[in-house]
Amino acid sequence: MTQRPKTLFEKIWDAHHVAQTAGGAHLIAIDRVFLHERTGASALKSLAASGRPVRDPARVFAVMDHIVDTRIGRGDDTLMPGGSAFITETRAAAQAAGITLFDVNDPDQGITHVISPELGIVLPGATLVAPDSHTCTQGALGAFAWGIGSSEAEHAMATGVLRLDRPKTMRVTFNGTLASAVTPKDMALHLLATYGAGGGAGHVVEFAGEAVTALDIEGRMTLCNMATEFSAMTAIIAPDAKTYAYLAGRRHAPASFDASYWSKLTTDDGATFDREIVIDAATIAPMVSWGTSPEHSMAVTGSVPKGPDRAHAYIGLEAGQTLLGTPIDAAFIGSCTNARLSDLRRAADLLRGRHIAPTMRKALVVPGSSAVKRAAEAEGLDKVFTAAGFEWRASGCSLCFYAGGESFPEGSRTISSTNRNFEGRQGPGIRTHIASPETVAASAIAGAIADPRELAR
Ligand SMILES: CC(C)[C@H](C(=O)O)[C@@H](O)C(=O)O
Ligand code: SF4
Repeated sequence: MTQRPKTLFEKIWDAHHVAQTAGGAHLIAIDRVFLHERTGASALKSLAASGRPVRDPARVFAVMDHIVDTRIGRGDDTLMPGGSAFITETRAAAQAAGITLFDVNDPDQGITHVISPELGIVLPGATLVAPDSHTCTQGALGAFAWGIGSSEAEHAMATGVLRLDRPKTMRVTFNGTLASAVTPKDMALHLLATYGAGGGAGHVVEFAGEAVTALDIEGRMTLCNMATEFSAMTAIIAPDAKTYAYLAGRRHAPASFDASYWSKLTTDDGATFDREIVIDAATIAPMVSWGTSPEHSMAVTGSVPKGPDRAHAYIGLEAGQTLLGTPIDAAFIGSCTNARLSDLRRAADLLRGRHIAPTMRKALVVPGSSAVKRAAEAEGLDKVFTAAGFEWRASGCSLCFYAGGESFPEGSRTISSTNRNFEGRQGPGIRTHIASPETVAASAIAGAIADPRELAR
Protein backbone atom coordinates (compact mmCIF):
# COMPACT_ATOMS: atom_id res chain seq x y z
CA MET A 1 0.00 0.00 0.00
CA THR A 2 1.44 3.36 -0.96
CA GLN A 3 1.40 6.02 1.75
CA ARG A 4 -0.50 9.25 1.39
CA PRO A 5 1.90 12.06 0.43
CA LYS A 6 2.82 14.16 3.48
CA THR A 7 4.20 17.61 4.10
CA LEU A 8 7.48 17.99 5.97
CA PHE A 9 5.58 19.30 8.99
CA GLU A 10 3.22 16.29 8.99
CA LYS A 11 6.19 13.90 8.97
CA ILE A 12 7.72 15.54 12.06
CA TRP A 13 4.30 15.74 13.72
CA ASP A 14 3.59 12.06 13.10
CA ALA A 15 7.04 11.02 14.33
CA HIS A 16 6.47 12.90 17.60
CA HIS A 17 2.80 12.07 18.10
CA VAL A 18 2.36 10.31 21.43
CA ALA A 19 -1.41 10.25 21.88
CA GLN A 20 -4.66 12.05 21.19
CA THR A 21 -6.75 13.15 24.16
CA ALA A 22 -10.47 12.51 24.45
CA GLY A 23 -11.01 16.21 23.76
CA GLY A 24 -9.16 15.95 20.44
CA ALA A 25 -5.89 17.60 21.48
CA HIS A 26 -2.59 15.91 20.68
CA LEU A 27 0.37 15.08 22.89
CA ILE A 28 3.59 15.82 21.04
CA ALA A 29 7.02 14.69 22.25
CA ILE A 30 9.43 17.56 22.83
CA ASP A 31 13.10 16.95 22.01
CA ARG A 32 14.55 20.25 23.26
CA VAL A 33 13.52 23.10 25.55
CA PHE A 34 15.44 26.38 25.38
CA LEU A 35 15.02 29.04 28.07
CA HIS A 36 16.26 32.60 28.43
CA GLU A 37 16.51 34.78 31.52
CA ARG A 38 13.51 36.99 30.68
CA THR A 39 10.96 34.16 30.85
CA GLY A 40 12.97 31.09 31.89
CA ALA A 41 13.50 31.62 35.61
CA SER A 42 9.77 31.73 36.30
CA ALA A 43 9.23 28.40 34.51
CA LEU A 44 12.10 26.74 36.39
CA LYS A 45 11.10 28.23 39.74
CA SER A 46 7.48 27.26 39.38
CA LEU A 47 8.48 23.72 38.45
CA ALA A 48 10.77 23.47 41.48
CA ALA A 49 8.04 24.91 43.73
CA SER A 50 5.68 22.15 42.61
CA GLY A 51 8.29 19.62 43.68
CA ARG A 52 8.81 18.21 40.17
CA PRO A 53 12.27 17.74 38.66
CA VAL A 54 13.20 18.46 35.05
CA ARG A 55 12.49 15.07 33.49
CA ASP A 56 15.54 15.01 31.25
CA PRO A 57 17.98 17.87 32.02
CA ALA A 58 20.16 16.89 29.04
CA ARG A 59 17.41 18.20 26.73
CA VAL A 60 17.04 21.59 28.42
CA PHE A 61 19.25 24.63 27.79
CA ALA A 62 19.22 28.19 29.11
CA VAL A 63 21.01 31.36 28.13
CA MET A 64 21.28 34.97 29.27
CA ASP A 65 20.38 37.18 26.32
CA HIS A 66 17.46 39.56 26.90
CA ILE A 67 18.43 41.53 29.98
CA VAL A 68 22.24 41.26 29.89
CA ASP A 69 24.17 44.46 29.47
CA THR A 70 25.76 44.55 26.02
CA ARG A 71 28.30 47.22 26.87
CA ILE A 72 31.70 45.57 26.85
CA GLY A 73 32.92 44.34 30.24
CA ARG A 74 29.61 43.23 31.67
CA GLY A 75 28.61 41.19 34.68
CA ASP A 76 25.27 40.67 36.35
CA ASP A 77 24.61 44.40 36.46
CA THR A 78 22.30 45.59 33.76
CA LEU A 79 20.79 48.87 32.67
CA MET A 80 17.27 47.56 33.23
CA PRO A 81 16.09 48.69 36.68
CA GLY A 82 15.76 45.53 38.77
CA GLY A 83 17.01 43.50 35.80
CA SER A 84 19.84 41.74 37.66
CA ALA A 85 17.29 39.53 39.40
CA PHE A 86 16.36 37.91 36.06
CA ILE A 87 20.00 36.95 35.63
CA THR A 88 20.78 35.76 39.15
CA GLU A 89 17.49 33.89 39.52
CA THR A 90 17.87 32.13 36.17
CA ARG A 91 21.40 31.11 37.11
CA ALA A 92 20.34 29.70 40.49
CA ALA A 93 17.30 27.92 39.04
CA ALA A 94 19.27 26.46 36.10
CA GLN A 95 22.00 25.17 38.39
CA ALA A 96 19.48 23.64 40.78
CA ALA A 97 17.68 21.93 37.88
CA GLY A 98 20.92 20.56 36.42
CA ILE A 99 20.31 21.94 32.92
CA THR A 100 22.96 23.38 30.61
CA LEU A 101 23.38 27.13 31.15
CA PHE A 102 25.22 29.53 28.86
CA ASP A 103 25.94 32.24 31.41
CA VAL A 104 26.66 35.94 30.90
CA ASN A 105 30.35 35.50 30.18
CA ASP A 106 30.23 32.00 28.72
CA PRO A 107 32.02 31.81 25.34
CA ASP A 108 28.84 30.23 23.91
CA GLN A 109 26.52 32.99 25.20
CA GLY A 110 24.32 34.73 22.65
CA ILE A 111 20.74 35.25 21.56
CA THR A 112 18.76 31.99 21.98
CA HIS A 113 17.87 31.64 18.30
CA VAL A 114 21.43 32.39 17.21
CA ILE A 115 23.23 29.99 19.54
CA SER A 116 20.82 27.07 19.31
CA PRO A 117 21.71 26.47 15.61
CA GLU A 118 25.31 27.54 16.17
CA LEU A 119 25.79 24.82 18.78
CA GLY A 120 23.80 22.21 16.85
CA ILE A 121 21.11 22.05 19.55
CA VAL A 122 18.26 22.41 17.07
CA LEU A 123 18.25 19.62 14.49
CA PRO A 124 16.33 18.71 11.35
CA GLY A 125 13.24 16.66 12.14
CA ALA A 126 13.36 17.52 15.85
CA THR A 127 10.85 19.38 18.02
CA LEU A 128 12.10 22.36 20.00
CA VAL A 129 10.18 24.83 22.15
CA ALA A 130 11.18 28.02 23.94
CA PRO A 131 9.19 30.62 25.83
CA ASP A 132 9.99 33.18 23.15
CA SER A 133 7.98 34.11 20.08
CA HIS A 134 10.96 34.07 17.69
CA THR A 135 11.65 30.38 18.21
CA CYS A 136 10.25 30.06 14.66
CA THR A 137 13.73 31.20 13.51
CA GLN A 138 15.02 27.71 14.22
CA GLY A 139 12.64 26.12 11.73
CA ALA A 140 15.21 27.17 9.15
CA LEU A 141 17.15 24.03 10.09
CA GLY A 142 14.18 21.79 9.28
CA ALA A 143 12.95 21.48 12.87
CA PHE A 144 9.42 21.93 14.19
CA ALA A 145 10.35 24.73 16.60
CA TRP A 146 7.83 27.12 18.10
CA GLY A 147 7.33 29.69 20.81
CA ILE A 148 5.34 28.79 23.92
CA GLY A 149 4.34 30.39 27.23
CA SER A 150 6.22 29.94 30.50
CA SER A 151 3.66 27.50 31.91
CA GLU A 152 3.94 25.33 28.80
CA ALA A 153 7.72 25.41 29.20
CA GLU A 154 7.24 24.14 32.72
CA HIS A 155 4.98 21.37 31.44
CA ALA A 156 7.42 20.39 28.68
CA MET A 157 10.31 20.21 31.15
CA ALA A 158 8.33 18.13 33.61
CA THR A 159 6.80 15.67 31.16
CA GLY A 160 8.69 15.76 27.84
CA VAL A 161 5.41 16.31 25.99
CA LEU A 162 3.12 19.22 25.16
CA ARG A 163 -0.58 19.30 24.38
CA LEU A 164 -1.33 20.89 21.03
CA ASP A 165 -4.22 21.48 18.71
CA ARG A 166 -3.18 20.41 15.24
CA PRO A 167 -2.09 23.54 13.34
CA LYS A 168 -3.06 24.23 9.74
CA THR A 169 -0.40 24.16 7.06
CA MET A 170 0.63 26.77 4.52
CA ARG A 171 3.33 26.79 1.86
CA VAL A 172 4.87 30.06 0.77
CA THR A 173 6.84 29.46 -2.41
CA PHE A 174 9.32 32.06 -3.61
CA ASN A 175 10.00 31.25 -7.26
CA GLY A 176 12.83 32.72 -9.31
CA THR A 177 15.85 34.69 -8.16
CA LEU A 178 16.26 37.69 -5.87
CA ALA A 179 17.62 40.87 -7.47
CA SER A 180 20.99 42.03 -6.21
CA ALA A 181 21.00 43.79 -2.80
CA VAL A 182 17.65 42.16 -2.00
CA THR A 183 17.84 39.98 1.10
CA PRO A 184 15.79 37.45 3.09
CA LYS A 185 14.68 40.32 5.34
CA ASP A 186 13.15 41.96 2.27
CA MET A 187 11.41 38.67 1.40
CA ALA A 188 9.83 38.59 4.87
CA LEU A 189 8.78 42.25 4.78
CA HIS A 190 7.36 41.80 1.27
CA LEU A 191 5.30 38.83 2.47
CA LEU A 192 4.02 40.85 5.44
CA ALA A 193 3.23 43.93 3.35
CA THR A 194 1.35 41.83 0.78
CA TYR A 195 -0.55 39.35 2.96
CA GLY A 196 -0.76 41.20 6.28
CA ALA A 197 0.46 40.61 9.82
CA GLY A 198 -2.39 38.15 10.38
CA GLY A 199 -1.80 36.25 7.14
CA GLY A 200 -0.27 33.15 8.70
CA ALA A 201 -2.52 32.85 11.76
CA GLY A 202 -2.90 29.28 12.98
CA HIS A 203 -0.55 27.86 10.35
CA VAL A 204 2.81 26.20 10.21
CA VAL A 205 4.37 27.89 7.18
CA GLU A 206 6.78 25.97 4.97
CA PHE A 207 9.00 28.30 2.96
CA ALA A 208 9.95 26.70 -0.34
CA GLY A 209 10.96 27.49 -3.91
CA GLU A 210 14.18 28.28 -5.74
CA ALA A 211 14.77 31.58 -3.98
CA VAL A 212 14.54 29.86 -0.58
CA THR A 213 16.71 26.89 -1.54
CA ALA A 214 19.28 29.37 -2.86
CA LEU A 215 19.59 31.05 0.57
CA ASP A 216 22.37 30.08 2.93
CA ILE A 217 21.32 28.78 6.34
CA GLU A 218 21.73 32.18 8.01
CA GLY A 219 19.48 33.78 5.41
CA ARG A 220 16.90 31.05 5.93
CA MET A 221 16.91 31.89 9.64
CA THR A 222 16.19 35.56 8.87
CA LEU A 223 13.22 34.56 6.74
CA CYS A 224 11.80 32.11 9.31
CA ASN A 225 12.42 34.61 12.13
CA MET A 226 9.61 36.84 10.94
CA ALA A 227 6.97 34.09 10.75
CA THR A 228 5.74 35.18 14.17
CA GLU A 229 5.18 38.70 12.75
CA PHE A 230 2.98 36.90 10.17
CA SER A 231 1.06 35.40 13.14
CA ALA A 232 2.14 31.92 12.06
CA MET A 233 2.58 29.25 14.70
CA THR A 234 6.01 28.74 13.19
CA ALA A 235 7.93 28.33 9.96
CA ILE A 236 9.97 25.48 8.53
CA ILE A 237 12.34 24.93 5.61
CA ALA A 238 13.23 21.47 4.31
CA PRO A 239 16.77 20.54 5.32
CA ASP A 240 19.21 19.92 2.48
CA ALA A 241 22.93 19.47 1.88
CA LYS A 242 23.53 23.05 3.08
CA THR A 243 21.79 22.26 6.36
CA TYR A 244 23.90 19.16 6.95
CA ALA A 245 27.10 21.01 6.05
CA TYR A 246 26.12 23.84 8.41
CA LEU A 247 25.53 21.42 11.30
CA ALA A 248 28.55 19.19 10.71
CA GLY A 249 30.98 19.38 13.61
CA ARG A 250 28.73 21.55 15.80
CA ARG A 251 29.06 20.53 19.44
CA HIS A 252 25.58 19.14 20.08
CA ALA A 253 24.94 17.82 16.55
CA PRO A 254 25.31 14.11 15.77
CA ALA A 255 28.66 13.07 14.35
CA SER A 256 27.03 12.03 11.09
CA PHE A 257 23.64 12.32 9.43
CA ASP A 258 21.96 9.12 8.33
CA ALA A 259 20.97 9.97 4.75
CA SER A 260 18.28 7.28 4.69
CA TYR A 261 16.36 9.14 7.39
CA TRP A 262 17.30 12.80 6.96
CA SER A 263 16.75 12.86 3.21
CA LYS A 264 13.09 11.95 3.79
CA LEU A 265 12.55 15.24 5.62
CA THR A 266 10.92 16.99 2.66
CA THR A 267 7.37 17.59 1.53
CA ASP A 268 6.29 14.74 -0.76
CA ASP A 269 5.13 15.50 -4.29
CA GLY A 270 1.36 15.71 -4.21
CA ALA A 271 1.12 16.61 -0.52
CA THR A 272 -1.45 19.32 0.08
CA PHE A 273 -1.45 22.41 2.28
CA ASP A 274 -4.43 24.25 3.74
CA ARG A 275 -3.20 27.36 1.95
CA GLU A 276 -0.59 28.14 -0.72
CA ILE A 277 1.01 31.49 -1.54
CA VAL A 278 3.35 31.90 -4.50
CA ILE A 279 5.63 34.92 -4.84
CA ASP A 280 7.94 35.85 -7.72
CA ALA A 281 11.22 36.64 -5.92
CA ALA A 282 12.39 38.86 -8.78
CA THR A 283 9.62 41.38 -7.97
CA ILE A 284 10.92 42.02 -4.43
CA ALA A 285 12.72 45.32 -3.74
CA PRO A 286 14.70 46.39 -0.67
CA MET A 287 11.95 47.01 1.90
CA VAL A 288 11.60 49.36 4.85
CA SER A 289 8.75 49.63 7.33
CA TRP A 290 6.92 52.95 7.36
CA GLY A 291 4.55 52.43 10.34
CA THR A 292 4.04 50.59 13.61
CA SER A 293 3.47 47.00 12.46
CA PRO A 294 5.82 44.91 10.32
CA GLU A 295 2.98 44.74 7.76
CA HIS A 296 3.42 48.51 7.35
CA SER A 297 6.33 47.87 5.00
CA MET A 298 7.07 49.15 1.50
CA ALA A 299 9.72 49.25 -1.19
CA VAL A 300 12.35 51.77 -0.10
CA THR A 301 11.77 53.77 -3.28
CA GLY A 302 7.97 53.88 -2.95
CA SER A 303 5.61 56.33 -1.32
CA VAL A 304 3.93 55.76 2.02
CA PRO A 305 0.52 54.07 1.59
CA LYS A 306 -2.56 55.07 3.58
CA GLY A 307 -2.57 53.14 6.85
CA PRO A 308 -4.21 53.54 10.25
CA ASP A 309 -4.24 57.20 11.42
CA ARG A 310 -2.57 56.23 14.66
CA ALA A 311 0.38 54.65 12.82
CA HIS A 312 0.86 57.79 10.69
CA ALA A 313 0.65 59.97 13.81
CA TYR A 314 3.17 57.90 15.79
CA ILE A 315 5.70 57.60 13.00
CA GLY A 316 5.22 61.17 11.77
CA LEU A 317 4.82 60.31 8.06
CA GLU A 318 1.84 61.09 5.84
CA ALA A 319 0.40 58.90 3.10
CA GLY A 320 1.95 59.81 -0.25
CA GLN A 321 5.30 60.93 1.21
CA THR A 322 8.45 59.25 -0.03
CA LEU A 323 10.53 57.37 2.55
CA LEU A 324 13.82 57.95 0.79
CA GLY A 325 15.59 60.93 2.31
CA THR A 326 13.59 60.88 5.58
CA PRO A 327 16.18 62.00 8.18
CA ILE A 328 17.10 59.43 10.84
CA ASP A 329 18.84 59.92 14.18
CA ALA A 330 19.94 56.43 15.05
CA ALA A 331 20.83 53.02 13.62
CA PHE A 332 20.87 49.54 15.10
CA ILE A 333 22.32 46.36 13.65
CA GLY A 334 21.48 43.43 15.88
CA SER A 335 18.84 40.85 16.96
CA CYS A 336 17.97 37.23 16.21
CA THR A 337 16.77 38.42 12.80
CA ASN A 338 19.94 39.94 11.40
CA ALA A 339 23.05 39.78 13.60
CA ARG A 340 24.81 36.68 12.34
CA LEU A 341 28.27 36.79 10.77
CA SER A 342 26.94 37.05 7.20
CA ASP A 343 24.72 39.98 8.21
CA LEU A 344 27.63 41.82 9.81
CA ARG A 345 29.85 41.11 6.79
CA ARG A 346 27.34 42.57 4.34
CA ALA A 347 26.77 45.70 6.44
CA ALA A 348 30.54 46.14 6.93
CA ASP A 349 31.09 45.84 3.17
CA LEU A 350 28.99 48.98 2.70
CA LEU A 351 30.54 50.82 5.65
CA ARG A 352 34.19 50.10 4.80
CA GLY A 353 35.98 53.40 4.12
CA ARG A 354 32.81 55.39 4.85
CA HIS A 355 31.42 57.18 7.91
CA ILE A 356 27.94 57.62 9.31
CA ALA A 357 26.40 61.08 8.85
CA PRO A 358 27.41 63.69 11.47
CA THR A 359 23.72 64.15 12.33
CA MET A 360 23.45 60.57 13.64
CA ARG A 361 23.00 60.59 17.42
CA LYS A 362 23.57 56.88 18.07
CA ALA A 363 24.62 53.88 15.99
CA LEU A 364 25.46 50.47 17.35
CA VAL A 365 26.19 46.92 16.27
CA VAL A 366 25.36 44.09 18.65
CA PRO A 367 26.56 40.68 17.42
CA GLY A 368 24.00 37.89 17.73
CA SER A 369 26.31 35.70 19.79
CA SER A 370 29.69 35.77 21.49
CA ALA A 371 30.93 33.38 18.76
CA VAL A 372 29.72 35.79 16.06
CA LYS A 373 31.53 38.60 17.89
CA ARG A 374 34.80 36.65 18.01
CA ALA A 375 34.53 35.61 14.35
CA ALA A 376 33.75 39.18 13.28
CA GLU A 377 36.70 40.52 15.26
CA ALA A 378 39.00 37.91 13.72
CA GLU A 379 38.07 39.37 10.31
CA GLY A 380 38.48 42.95 11.52
CA LEU A 381 34.79 43.78 11.10
CA ASP A 382 34.70 45.48 14.52
CA LYS A 383 37.32 47.94 13.24
CA VAL A 384 35.26 48.63 10.13
CA PHE A 385 32.19 49.40 12.24
CA THR A 386 33.99 51.57 14.79
CA ALA A 387 35.90 53.47 12.08
CA ALA A 388 32.52 54.18 10.47
CA GLY A 389 31.18 55.58 13.75
CA PHE A 390 29.25 52.58 15.12
CA GLU A 391 29.63 51.34 18.71
CA TRP A 392 30.69 47.68 18.91
CA ARG A 393 28.99 45.73 21.69
CA ALA A 394 28.91 42.35 23.40
CA SER A 395 26.11 40.05 22.26
CA GLY A 396 22.51 40.04 23.45
CA CYS A 397 19.04 41.28 22.47
CA SER A 398 20.01 44.83 23.46
CA LEU A 399 17.99 47.57 21.76
CA CYS A 400 15.89 45.14 19.76
CA PHE A 401 13.42 45.62 22.59
CA TYR A 402 13.11 48.15 25.36
CA ALA A 403 13.79 46.42 28.64
CA GLY A 404 13.41 49.59 30.66
CA GLY A 405 17.04 50.71 30.74
CA GLU A 406 18.91 51.74 27.62
CA SER A 407 17.15 53.35 24.67
CA PHE A 408 17.88 55.70 21.79
CA PRO A 409 18.06 59.46 22.38
CA GLU A 410 14.61 60.91 23.09
CA GLY A 411 12.42 61.27 20.03
CA SER A 412 14.82 59.35 17.76
CA ARG A 413 13.82 58.03 14.38
CA THR A 414 15.76 54.79 14.16
CA ILE A 415 16.55 52.38 11.36
CA SER A 416 16.95 48.90 12.73
CA SER A 417 17.78 45.41 11.46
CA THR A 418 15.24 43.93 13.91
CA ASN A 419 11.79 42.40 13.45
CA ARG A 420 9.36 44.62 15.36
CA ASN A 421 8.48 48.28 14.91
CA PHE A 422 5.64 48.50 17.42
CA GLU A 423 5.02 51.75 19.31
CA GLY A 424 7.64 51.99 22.05
CA ARG A 425 9.38 48.76 21.00
CA GLN A 426 12.84 50.35 21.23
CA GLY A 427 11.90 52.86 23.94
CA PRO A 428 9.18 55.40 24.73
CA GLY A 429 8.39 57.48 21.66
CA ILE A 430 11.14 55.92 19.54
CA ARG A 431 10.12 55.62 15.88
CA THR A 432 11.47 52.40 14.41
CA HIS A 433 11.94 51.57 10.75
CA ILE A 434 12.86 47.92 10.21
CA ALA A 435 15.04 46.94 7.25
CA SER A 436 17.93 44.71 6.19
CA PRO A 437 21.42 45.32 7.63
CA GLU A 438 22.44 46.70 4.20
CA THR A 439 19.63 49.26 4.27
CA VAL A 440 20.51 50.17 7.87
CA ALA A 441 24.16 50.71 6.90
CA ALA A 442 23.33 52.74 3.79
CA SER A 443 20.87 54.88 5.75
CA ALA A 444 23.32 55.50 8.61
CA ILE A 445 25.86 56.79 6.08
CA ALA A 446 23.27 59.07 4.48
CA GLY A 447 21.71 60.16 7.81
CA ALA A 448 18.41 59.46 6.10
CA ILE A 449 16.52 56.44 4.79
CA ALA A 450 18.52 55.30 1.78
CA ASP A 451 18.48 52.63 -0.92
CA PRO A 452 21.38 50.18 -0.39
CA ARG A 453 21.54 49.62 -4.18
CA GLU A 454 22.88 53.16 -4.57
CA LEU A 455 25.92 52.28 -2.44
CA ALA A 456 26.36 48.77 -3.74
CA ARG A 457 26.96 50.01 -7.28
C1 LIG B 1 10.77 38.75 26.04
C2 LIG B 1 10.29 37.71 25.07
C3 LIG B 1 9.30 36.85 25.73
C4 LIG B 1 9.85 38.33 23.75
C5 LIG B 1 9.26 37.30 22.76
O1 LIG B 1 8.60 36.35 23.10
O2 LIG B 1 9.41 37.44 21.60
C6 LIG B 1 11.00 39.04 23.08
O3 LIG B 1 12.00 38.17 22.71
C7 LIG B 1 10.52 39.81 21.90
O4 LIG B 1 11.12 39.71 20.83
O5 LIG B 1 9.54 40.56 22.03
S1 SF4 C 1 16.73 39.68 19.61
FE1 SF4 C 1 14.78 40.74 19.82
S2 SF4 C 1 13.31 39.50 18.75
FE2 SF4 C 1 15.09 38.23 19.13
S3 SF4 C 1 14.66 37.17 21.02
FE3 SF4 C 1 15.79 39.05 21.54
S4 SF4 C 1 14.22 40.60 21.98
FE4 SF4 C 1 13.21 38.90 20.91
